[in-house]
Amino acid sequence: MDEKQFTPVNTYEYQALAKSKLPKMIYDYYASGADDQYTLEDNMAGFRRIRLRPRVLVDISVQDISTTLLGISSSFPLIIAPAAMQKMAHPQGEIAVARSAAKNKVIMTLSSLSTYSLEEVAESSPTGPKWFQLYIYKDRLVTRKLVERAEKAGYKALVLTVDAQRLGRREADIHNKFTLPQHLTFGNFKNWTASDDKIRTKKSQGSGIESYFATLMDPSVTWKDIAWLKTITKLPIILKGITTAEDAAKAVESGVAAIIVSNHGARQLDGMLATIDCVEEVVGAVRSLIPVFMDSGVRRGTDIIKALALGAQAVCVGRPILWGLAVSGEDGVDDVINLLRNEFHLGMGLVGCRSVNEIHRRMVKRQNDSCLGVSRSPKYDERLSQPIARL
Ligand SMILES: Cc1cc2nc3c(=O)[nH]c(=O)nc-3n(C[C@H](O)[C@H](O)[C@H](O)COP(=O)(O)O)c2cc1C
Ligand SMILES: CCCCCCC(=O)C(=O)O
Repeated sequence: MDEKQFTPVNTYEYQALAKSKLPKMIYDYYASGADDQYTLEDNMAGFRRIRLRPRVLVDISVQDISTTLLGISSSFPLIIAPAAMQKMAHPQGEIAVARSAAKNKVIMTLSSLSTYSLEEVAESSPTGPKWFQLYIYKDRLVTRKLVERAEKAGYKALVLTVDAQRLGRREADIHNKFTLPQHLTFGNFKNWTASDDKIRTKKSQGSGIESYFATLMDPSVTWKDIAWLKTITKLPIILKGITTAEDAAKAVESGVAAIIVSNHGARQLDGMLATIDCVEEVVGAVRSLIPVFMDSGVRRGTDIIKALALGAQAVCVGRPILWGLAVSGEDGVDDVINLLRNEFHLGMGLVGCRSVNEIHRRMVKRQNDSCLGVSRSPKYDERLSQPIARL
């Protein structure tokens, strides 16, 4: 079948199509997880271990799937996760994603390692609410300046990533000697010493991002730095990468505005639990004091229902947005968001919920692998090869 006639109908098919379009080095950087990628597969398998318990004979002729997240209204409980270097997927990169997010009334989180500057992204879509993701640099002035610029440009919250003191070991990036393509730069660092050159200098030795990260980011960051960050900003701080009750309790104590339960899309510590398996523990420790969001492995609208049933207020989505971007820019991102929104809308109706508030714990049941008939999900790569074969 001609590629042009193939219209993806789910996020897995978007991934397959993106794989067929992107250069291998770039696809592998976006797709891969750390080490053996056990957690990468488990992030999705975790959702399949949880099954839905629908209630029937509920009038669902009128449904409202909208919600409010840290005071921002959202068309449904989905947030775009930060992902670095989006111009590698499409020339419009982060600007296409921001425009789509604004149009579709969902929050976009911009990575500090974006290929457009945070000001360019803010100006491209002034009506869309945005959060800004932050790493803490060894040079605190770099972090401070980014925070000041994000505030000035109108970003509504800072998402501090706390699961990347060092970058995870992604073996595909090492094999591919991953590097930012020559024609691209890091948009936020054009005039700074933290220049994009650093990602290119060690190219011959392996993954350029590993050395870039190790040179610039501070591995000594602790809870003290959250207190410091609070002194330099009035924006709400969201911690991304909390997966345990112990750290969730500390996060609440530290006065942050929200938590994202995340394992960074399995790109950091392989062998961790799937994030969906961490949500209830974290929600329990937070005791409704601050909102809990989650990411990693969300690929279906019903995954969003499962996350909400376990206590999350919304999910963040990473790779599926990149697949939409790679396939057809802003239109592709629109389509991925719409697919997830429509699946969520249908799923909510079929479990018997008229509004997001009606999704509750009794709507899901955790299954042991042994109860599922198939003990493992179909292999990740086998799923991906299906739509490719149909092209
Ligand atoms: C290509 C790529 C780049 C990413 N870049 C960042 C980043 O710059 N900052 C960050 O905090 N997380 C980053 N992440 C992690 C995502 O924000 C998110 O946690 C993860 O993608 C969620 O998992 P999912 O891709 O399965 O939805 C990145 C993820 C991917 C796939
Ligand atoms: C070149 C800088 C490293 C980008 C790291 C972004 C990230 O978090 C990822 O998972 O990749």
